[in-house]
Amino acid sequence: MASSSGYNKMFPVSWTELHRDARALAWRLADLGPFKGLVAITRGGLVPAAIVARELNLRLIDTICSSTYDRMERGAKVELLKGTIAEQDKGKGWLIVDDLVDTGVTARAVRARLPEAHFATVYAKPAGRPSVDSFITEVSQDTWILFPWDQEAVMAKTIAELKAGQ
Ligand SMILES: O=P(O)(O)OC[C@H]1O[C@H](OP(=O)(O)OP(=O)(O)O)[C@H](O)[C@@H]1O
Ligand SMILES: Nc1nc2[nH]cnc2c(=O)[nH]1
Ligand SMILES: [Mg+2]
Repeated sequence: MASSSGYNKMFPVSWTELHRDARALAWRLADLGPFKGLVAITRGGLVPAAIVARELNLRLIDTICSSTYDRMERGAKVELLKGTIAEQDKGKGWLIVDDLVDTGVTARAVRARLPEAHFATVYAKPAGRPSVDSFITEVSQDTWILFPWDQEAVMAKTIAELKAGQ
């Protein structure tokens, strides 16, 4: 099934799976600190950032506010709407957390401001991998990661309906 957005597969993630994967990321980061604080990339980075901050006992938390996608459509450019106090020292000693890296454009824009920070995401796609320092799970480039906050319960189609193209 080809899609105009270029995403042909869905990778749904439940709250439980996200919690488990963000915790696994925190374990991976635990020996890479100590970190002065954490910068969450809004909005997707907010939930994983809360989990990682709890596990690493980080209390100094700031945001860098970005907007790249509108639903599944990538915008022409990354908009950085708000910077962070971590820019004062180029991010040295800071941990950046986002939910995922896809093409890497968001990560590269943030890294340009915080070149010395450690950049961590829960999920990564191949094109974005070189732009992050740590991640947990890789998914293919044509997969859309469907987060729990973007899901709602609906009645599933039967196999018969799917086969009939309904
Ligand atoms: O590697 P890229 O191709 O740049 O894509 C990754 C970024 O896209 C999404 O954010 P988005 O701009 O959709 O905003 P959101 O976090 O508010 O969902 C996601 O949360 C990452 O921040
Ligand atoms: N939720 C979500 N946001 C994205 N932004 C860029 N790629 C993705 C993705 O696979 N899932
Ligand atoms: Mg985001």
